[in-house]
Amino acid sequence: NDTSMQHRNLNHMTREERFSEAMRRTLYALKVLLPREGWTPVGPEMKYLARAIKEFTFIIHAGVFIPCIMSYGTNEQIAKWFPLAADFRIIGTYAQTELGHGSFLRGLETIATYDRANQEFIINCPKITAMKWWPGDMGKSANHVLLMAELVIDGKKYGMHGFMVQIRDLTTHEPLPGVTVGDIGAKLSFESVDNGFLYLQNVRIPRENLLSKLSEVHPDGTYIKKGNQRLMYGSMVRVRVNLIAHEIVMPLAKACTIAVRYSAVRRQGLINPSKEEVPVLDYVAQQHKLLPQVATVFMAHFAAKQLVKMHHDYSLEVEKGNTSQLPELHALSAGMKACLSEQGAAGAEIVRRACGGHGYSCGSGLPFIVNRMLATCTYEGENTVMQLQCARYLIKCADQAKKDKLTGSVWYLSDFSNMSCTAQTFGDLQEPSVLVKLHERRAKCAVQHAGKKMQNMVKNGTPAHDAWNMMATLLINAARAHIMQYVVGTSVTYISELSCSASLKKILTQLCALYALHNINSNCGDFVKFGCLTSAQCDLAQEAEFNLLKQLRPDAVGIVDSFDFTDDILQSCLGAYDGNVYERLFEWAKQAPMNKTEVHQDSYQYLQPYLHEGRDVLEGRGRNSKL
Ligand SMILES: CCCCCCCCCCCC(=O)SCCNC(=O)CCNC(=O)[C@H](O)C(C)(C)COP(=O)(O)OP(=O)(O)OC[C@H]1O[C@@H](n2cnc3c(N)ncnc32)[C@H](O)[C@@H]1OP(=O)(O)O
Ligand SMILES: Cc1cc2nc3c(=O)[nH]c(=O)nc-3n(C[C@H](O)[C@H](O)[C@H](O)COP(=O)(O)OP(=O)(O)OC[C@H]3O[C@@H](n4cnc5c(N)ncnc54)[C@H](O)[C@@H]3O)c2cc1C
Repeated sequence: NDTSMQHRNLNHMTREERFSEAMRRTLYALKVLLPREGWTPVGPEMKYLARAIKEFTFIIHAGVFIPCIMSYGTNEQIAKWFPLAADFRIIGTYAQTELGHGSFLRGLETIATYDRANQEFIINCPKITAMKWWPGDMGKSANHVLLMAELVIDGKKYGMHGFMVQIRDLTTHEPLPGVTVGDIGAKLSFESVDNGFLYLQNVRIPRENLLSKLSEVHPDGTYIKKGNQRLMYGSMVRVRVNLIAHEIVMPLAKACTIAVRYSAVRRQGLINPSKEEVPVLDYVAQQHKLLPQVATVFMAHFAAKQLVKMHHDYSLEVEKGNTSQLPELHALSAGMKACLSEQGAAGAEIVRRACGGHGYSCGSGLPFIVNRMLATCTYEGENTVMQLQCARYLIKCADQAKKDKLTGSVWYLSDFSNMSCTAQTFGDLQEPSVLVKLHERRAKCAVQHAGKKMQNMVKNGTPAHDAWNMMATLLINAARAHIMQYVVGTSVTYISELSCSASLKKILTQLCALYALHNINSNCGDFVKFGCLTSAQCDLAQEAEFNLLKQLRPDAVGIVDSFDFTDDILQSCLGAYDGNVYERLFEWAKQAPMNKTEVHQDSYQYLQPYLHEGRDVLEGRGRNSKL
C-alpha cells in the first residue's frame, strides 16, 4: 500500500524511464522499506521483492554478485566486500559471458596475468570476442564486477577464476582508466535492467582481489589449489536452483491468474445453441490450454522446494569438505532449470494465446511475462547445454546401475522390478502411484535407449564424441524424461506429506495427476515405444485428463486466486480482481502516450495535403481522380 512502491504504467514509459524507476523503487524497498536488524538482500526478503515488485533492478547484484562473494571469498574478503555490497555501497555484477563465448566456459578469453614484481593481476580482453557481454546491472549501475577470467602465471594457464574488479569511480561513477563499459541496447525483455558490455585493457588489480576460497596465488606467484575446482561453477548451480521459484514458478502463476480470470469473464460463442454465450473457460479446449499450466505452477513449486532443500543440505556438506553430492546436484539443477524453463515459457505463451486479441495487448500484462520468461531458457546455462550436462550424468549412472544399487534422484535406473502398467480404467490412471511408476519406467527406458544407441555406434567404430553428438536429441529427451519423473515423484511425495484439509489435498492431488497425465498425453510416443502403456491405455490416459479438467473447472478461479497477486503486481486489465476487463482496457488505452493529443501533429503533417484534397472533392470544389 506504500505509494512509493506502486507501479506507473510500464507500457507507457520509455526504457530509460523504466530503468530509472526500477532503480528508485528497488532502492526504496531495500533501503527504506525492508531493512531490519540483521537483514541482507539475499535472504527471504528477496523472495518478497520478486513477488511484490514487477520491475526491480540489481537482480544480479543481489542474486548473483553477493552470493558469489560468499561462495568464492575467504573470510577476510567476505568481511571486506559483503557489508559494502549488502548495503549497496558498492554495486556489482557477475561478469562471465563474453561476446564470443557463453556456454563453453573453457573458451573464455579474458586473461588475468600475474605481475609478480608489483603483486598485481593485469586484466586484459585480448580481442573483441573477449569483451564481457550480457551481465545484468553492468551497463550503467555496477561500479564493481566479479570477473571470471583465465588465470595465467608465468605463461601457464590455470583455468577460470573469480576476480573483484572496480570499473567505475566511487565518486563520479565515471569508468576507470582501461575500462570501456555501457549498455548493450534494447532486448526482448528486462527493459529495466542495464545488461552491459565491458572491455578491459590492461586494468591492474591487487593480488588480494583474486577470490581465494578455492585457490590462491602467493606473492612469489606460487599457485595453491585449496578445494574442488568444480566449486568454481558453484554460483551457477545456486542460481539455477533459486531462479526456478523466482523466474519460472512465479511468472507462470501470474500468467495463469490473468488468463483464468479473463477466461471466466470473457463470453464468446455458444456451446448449446439454445442457451446464451458462454465464458470461454467452459470450452474444454480452453481448459486443456489453461489448467495443465496451472498444475505446472504447483508441481514446479513443489519440485523446486525439494531442490532448494537438496542444495541447502549439499552446501552444509561442502562446508565440511564433502563435495560428493555435487555431480548429482549439478545434473539435477541443470536439468530442472532447462526443463522447467522450457515448460514455463511455453506455458506462458499458451495461456497468453488463449486470451485472443486482448492477450496480444500489453494492457493484458501477458507479453511482459512471456518475453521475460523466454530469457530463462538462455541465461544461467542455455537449455540444450544444460540438458546435455544432465544427460552426461544419467548415462554414467546407467552404466553404474548394471553393477551397483543407485540412490538419490537416479535410483530408478537400478530398479529392475516389473514396471508394466495394469491400468484397466481411466480412474486407475489418475492414481498418483501409477503415474509415478509410469514416469520412472519411461525415464529409465529413455536413458537406456540413448546409452545403447551410443554404445552400438562406438562398437561399430564411431568415435565416442561423434556418437555423443549424433545422439544428442535422444540424450536431451532422456534428460527431459528424468526431470519429469523427478517433478512428478517429488510432487506426489510432497502432497502426501502435506498437512492440510482433505478438500485442499484433493485439489492438489487432482492437479498433480493432471500435470502427469498432460505430460503422458503430450509424449505418448515414448510411453508406447518403451512399453509403458498400450495403445488402449493411451486412450484411457486421455480420458483421465479430460475427466480431471471437468472436475477442476469449478475451482479454476479459486485456485489462481490462491496465488494472491495484487492488481498492482499483475498490471493487467484482463486479470484484475474485479473482473472489469473492458472498462480497464479502455481506460488503459486512453492513457497511452499516443492519445495525449486528439491529433498526432507529427504524422498529420504527412496526411494533411491528401485529406484536404479529399475534403475539396467531397465538398464539390475539387476534381475526383481517374482511379
Ligand atoms: C537468484 C534468483 C533470481 C535470479 C534471476 C536470474 C537473472 C539472470 C541471471 C543470468 C546470469 C548468467 O547467465 S551467468 C552466466 C551463466 N553461464 C552458464 O551457465 C555457462 C554454462 N556453461 C557451463 O556451465 C560449462 O561451460 C559446461 C558445464 C557446459 C561445460 O563446462 P566444462 O568445464 O567444459 O565441463 P565438461 O567438460 O562438460 O564437464 C566436466 C565435468 O565437470 C562437471 N561439471 C560441469 N559443470 C559443473 C557444475 N556447475 N558443477 C559441478 N560439476 C560440473 C561435469 O559434470 C563433468 O563431470 P564428469 O562427467 O567429468 O564427472
Ligand atoms: C537476459 C539475460 C541475462 C544474462 N545475464 C548474464 C549475467 O548476469 N552474467 C553473465 O555472465 N551472463 C549473462 N547472460 C548470458 C547468458 O548466460 C548466455 O547468453 C548463455 O550462457 C548462453 O551463452 P551464449 O549466449 O554465448 O550462447 P552460445 O553458447 O553461443 O549458444 C548458442 C546456441 O548454440 C547451441 N549450442 C551451444 N553449445 C552447444 C552444445 N554444447 N551442444 C549443442 N548446442 C549448443 C545452442 O542452441 C545455443 O542456444 C545473460 C543472458 C540473458 C539473455
